[in-house]
Amino acid sequence: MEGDDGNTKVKVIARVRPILTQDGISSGEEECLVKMPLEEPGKTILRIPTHINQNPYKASAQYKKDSSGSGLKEYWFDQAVFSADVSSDSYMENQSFYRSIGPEVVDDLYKGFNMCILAYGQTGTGKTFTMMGHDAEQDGIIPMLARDILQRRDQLVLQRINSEVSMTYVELYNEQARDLLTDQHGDNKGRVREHPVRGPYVEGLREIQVNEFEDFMTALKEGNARRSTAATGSNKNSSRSHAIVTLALKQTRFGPSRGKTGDEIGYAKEQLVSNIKLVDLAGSERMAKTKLYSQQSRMKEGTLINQSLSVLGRCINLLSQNTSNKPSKMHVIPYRESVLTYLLKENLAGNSKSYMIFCISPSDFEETLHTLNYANQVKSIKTSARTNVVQLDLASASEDGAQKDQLIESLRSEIDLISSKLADTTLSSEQSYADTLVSYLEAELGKLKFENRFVKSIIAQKEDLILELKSHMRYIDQDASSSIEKAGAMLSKSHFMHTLMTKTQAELTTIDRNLASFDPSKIL
Ligand SMILES: Nc1ncnc2c1ncn2[C@@H]1O[C@H](COP(=O)(O)OP(=O)(O)OP(=O)(O)O)[C@@H](O)[C@H]1O
Repeated sequence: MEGDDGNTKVKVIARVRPILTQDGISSGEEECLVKMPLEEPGKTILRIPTHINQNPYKASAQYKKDSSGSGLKEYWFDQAVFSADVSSDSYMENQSFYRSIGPEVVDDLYKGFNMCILAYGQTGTGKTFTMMGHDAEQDGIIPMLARDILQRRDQLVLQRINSEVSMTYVELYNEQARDLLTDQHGDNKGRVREHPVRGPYVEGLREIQVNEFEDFMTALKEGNARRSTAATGSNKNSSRSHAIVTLALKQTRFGPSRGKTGDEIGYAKEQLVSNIKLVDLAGSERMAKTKLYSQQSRMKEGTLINQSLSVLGRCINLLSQNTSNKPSKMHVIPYRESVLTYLLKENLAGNSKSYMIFCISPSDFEETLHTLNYANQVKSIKTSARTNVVQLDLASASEDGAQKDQLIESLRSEIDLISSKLADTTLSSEQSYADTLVSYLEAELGKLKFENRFVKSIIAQKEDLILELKSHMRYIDQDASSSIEKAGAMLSKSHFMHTLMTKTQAELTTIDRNLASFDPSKIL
């Protein structure tokens, strides 16, 4: 069953990095061409350098916002991330940037939406820095997101939701898909196929189950080490391929059991399947800039990177014009002209909530202008994200415990029967029936494993509660003894007061008596 249908605009984010030595200019605010005022979220201002603005040939309509010749071009995006100057109030490092989008992305993924975060930009503008992070200095969006996804998985156990996370990692290099999670590349691997429901995918990729965050980081680092990189004129560690990390999430919601304690798992009610694609594109290249003329193979790479990015550009251009609801007025989108666009087809216009981060340079006017104009086009692209929920009928049909056991028993004997038959025959219908039964039993096994985790979580929760109660008791104990001490002190104080008052009373009585017997005439 599908739910929550609706059109969603692609979220467009611009991010500017600091001036670096390879930019060949001294750092300083006057050199940074990009401003993102803190008080106007989403606004990005690009200053047109004086030598271009005052040149009548170059200062064409393309560069100027209007005829006022203000020398500034203004853009509005969903978010503008200023990372050019650490001393600025609007400065954002990776972590604060992640916090501004990450929780919403994790929420949507767990609601069952397919998601995509894609980093685009000229070479050396910070796409890998943003997506993967930089050494131990700053984590990137991908590790931070994976950590949060796994944390949410653990929190949902007590709500009887079993979440399984798996990962694939592929690079598109010279228009070929290559598995980054394995060194072996067989003949049938790397081909792109189209699944009727899930859309295009790369065939034969190694998919690993992610149980712990450390598993994920190990796989990511191994994949990154296999990724094609090279030193170019603009970036000494330039990514020469497009990299796509996909995290697939399968959530199974279990009903409550009819057991006595209520701490058992009932049957699986529904399943939600979603995934998130995290894309670190290769840089948009300009041969002169990357200084690769002398390297034949690098030039070929550059041409193919350009080719896939230019198909991406064409798709985005046509999608941004497809605002009409009439199919006759819709442009045909050339997704299949490149592996990149074919794989991202759903994320560009179909069943996905997508974020595009446009990384820009603070000093390269022409390239930054090009990227910002491109980002501006993406603002009008809409996708039609929907959640995919599957009701599990077989499970709900057998709520009763005895019925359940009977069913499993009869399925087991059927499997035995079919397995023995399969030894003699290759009838495909029986084979597929057996497959169904095997997947059912696999689901049962999955359920048992989850039951184990659920009970462990309940125990852990109760242990936490016991610890909390114990520490509360200790506090009450301490509080009580200090109150007793105080009361004791009060008592001895009141005893003293009482003695004092009795004494005073006695003295007053004596004074009274003396006064009564006092005869002033006797003094005179
Ligand atoms: N926000 C930032 N803060 C500090 N340094 C940054 C930032 N963004 C990028 N850098 C630095 O800029 C350089 C280029 O960054 P990165 O490799 O991420 O660029 P890229 O866009 O992925 O390049 P390519 O397309 O060539 O792979 C690196 O040295 C990186 O550390």
